[in-house]
Amino acid sequence: MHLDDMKKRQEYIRNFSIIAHIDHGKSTLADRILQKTETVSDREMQDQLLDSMDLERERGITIKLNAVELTYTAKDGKEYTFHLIDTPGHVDFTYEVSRSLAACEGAVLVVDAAQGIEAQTLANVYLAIDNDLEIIPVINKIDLPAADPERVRKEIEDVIGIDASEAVLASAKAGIGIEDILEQIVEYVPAPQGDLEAPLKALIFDSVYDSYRGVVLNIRIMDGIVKPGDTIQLMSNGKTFEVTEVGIFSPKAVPRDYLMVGDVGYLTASIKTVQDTRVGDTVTLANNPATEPLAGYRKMNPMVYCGLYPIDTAKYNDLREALEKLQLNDSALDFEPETSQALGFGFRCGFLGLLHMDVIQERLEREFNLELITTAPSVIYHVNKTDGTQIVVDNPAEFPEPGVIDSVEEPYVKAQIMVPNEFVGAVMEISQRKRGEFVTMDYLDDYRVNVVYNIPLSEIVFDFFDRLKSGTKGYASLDYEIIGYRESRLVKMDILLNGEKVDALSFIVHRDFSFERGKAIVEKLKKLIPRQQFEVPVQAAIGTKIVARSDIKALRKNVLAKCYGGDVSRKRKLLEKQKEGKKRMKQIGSVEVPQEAFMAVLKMDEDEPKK
Ligand SMILES: Nc1nc2c(ncn2[C@@H]2O[C@H](COP(=O)(O)OP(=O)(O)OP(=O)(O)O)[C@@H](O)[C@H]2O)c(=O)[nH]1
Repeated sequence: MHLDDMKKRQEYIRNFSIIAHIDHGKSTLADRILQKTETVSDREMQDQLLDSMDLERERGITIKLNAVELTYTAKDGKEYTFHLIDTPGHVDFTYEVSRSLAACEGAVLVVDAAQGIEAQTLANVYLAIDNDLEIIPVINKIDLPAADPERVRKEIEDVIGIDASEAVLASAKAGIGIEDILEQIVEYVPAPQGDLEAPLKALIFDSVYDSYRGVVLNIRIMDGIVKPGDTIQLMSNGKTFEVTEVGIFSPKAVPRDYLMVGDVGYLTASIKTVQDTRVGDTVTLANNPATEPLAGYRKMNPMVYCGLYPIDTAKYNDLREALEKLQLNDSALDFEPETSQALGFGFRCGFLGLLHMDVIQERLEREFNLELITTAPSVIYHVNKTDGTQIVVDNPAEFPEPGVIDSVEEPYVKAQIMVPNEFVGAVMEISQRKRGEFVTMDYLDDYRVNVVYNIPLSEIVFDFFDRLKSGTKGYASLDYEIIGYRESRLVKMDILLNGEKVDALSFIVHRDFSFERGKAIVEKLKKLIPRQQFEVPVQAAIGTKIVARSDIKALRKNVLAKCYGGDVSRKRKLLEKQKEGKKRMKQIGSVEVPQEAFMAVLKMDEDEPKK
């Protein structure tokens, strides 16, 4: 293709993402767009095509971003090339949303016509505004009986402050309004600006490891052109590689002769080691390099830590390799080796939040066939010691003894909770109980309120969102950001089984709640840990002081005894159930402890006193 033709082509490229609160219909709309542009035939069409991971499909949430190229013939008769870049919607993945937005010029903002603006609608739209994207509002699910598009239109204008007079009224499910959305993308999303003749600059916005091709980079070309045979250089480390293939996703990988400014696609260059590439890095050409790298990404720091231990100790190296592979396209995942007296060799891993933690854990088990014991998540504490030094603790087991602690600081977040006004009381009660400090409350419109609290992150990590959802019939939406560290009266609670301290069960708790939590946890553990051949005392202690105790009685009879040898199928079921339970047991000293016990601290019953 001639340079002039390429420049012409650049004018017909549109790069955009779809942003939305969870469940407002982003994936469904993406599917409709693929269908409408005949990127996939109806026969190939499976629901939620862009969500490529099994796990994602099962959970119904979007986690990893994907990019797909579509061709759309607009009403002006011209053919446009669209790159649709998928974004995750959950609060834990804000970082990935901003990654994908950096590769676009526009964002389609989907808002549910019955629900209106929710916490992640706002969080995502602000990210898009930060990235200077053109925002195209779409009011989705107008087919629902509860839809109130005019109210939502007004809400978009009042709360976000953008013009919504032309917002498309759509139903992704029923296929209404799809063409109008595509036309608005053509009209309002600017063509990419870069310079075709400048030295290559491409942003790595994702990368995956493929056992045949090595590392596959997902890139957005900001300037210049790249083709097979070129020698590329990664600007962060200067390493060079020869390009073996470039192409686009449609949604399957389709090789191309070149990728040029404005294109979003993939590149392979026999990059063998995952550590060589970094998401956010800039790719240039070795013989004609760009002088300045692109802005890249802010590194996101993990907020929650937990221990991951293979049940089979021989799998330690497999676990390390798996974590390295996952880290390739998830730089927010952090890990380092740790040893626990109770659990042996494993890793201390850092995550952006609980969902991130769950997803990684499930991927390790499913994609890498590992069986793991996970310890309860912990935030990062700053401990000021009496000798004047400060230490950073992400593992309760390493929390110093009370005698050497001067003060402890813990991370606080500013939480925005949006709810219909009849639930404001419930939200306040839950927030207060979680040591929240009221900040403000604003009416979004006549029905809905944005309640703002400062709350310790550790309380959010516990079960804040679950409580919030159940206390508001599922109506509340939550978004939060870290606002800094504050001093709190925190203590470490140790758990002793059979008189021995189990380091993996220690946790940090506010002094005012410590007795109740101690009592609740020993009761919970008593229920979770199966009876052994001997009596096992379970104790909770602060320092050397025992604050609660409960005993697991010794096993008296064989489980099968009560079947009287009669009902065979019942007997088999019971045995299977026992076997199932066995899978996730860890022998600690002389006691067998199931996985659930390590999470017990998260699942304590509603029996804390009000502060
Ligand atoms: N009635 C109706 N339901 C819709 C419409 N669009 C999507 N849905 C339904 O809403 C639910 C959520 O849709 P998704 O497309 O998975 O939502 P999402 O925003 O991609 O959700 P995440 O992937 O979790 O971020 C699904 O059950 C859809 O079938 C619509 O226009 N009308």
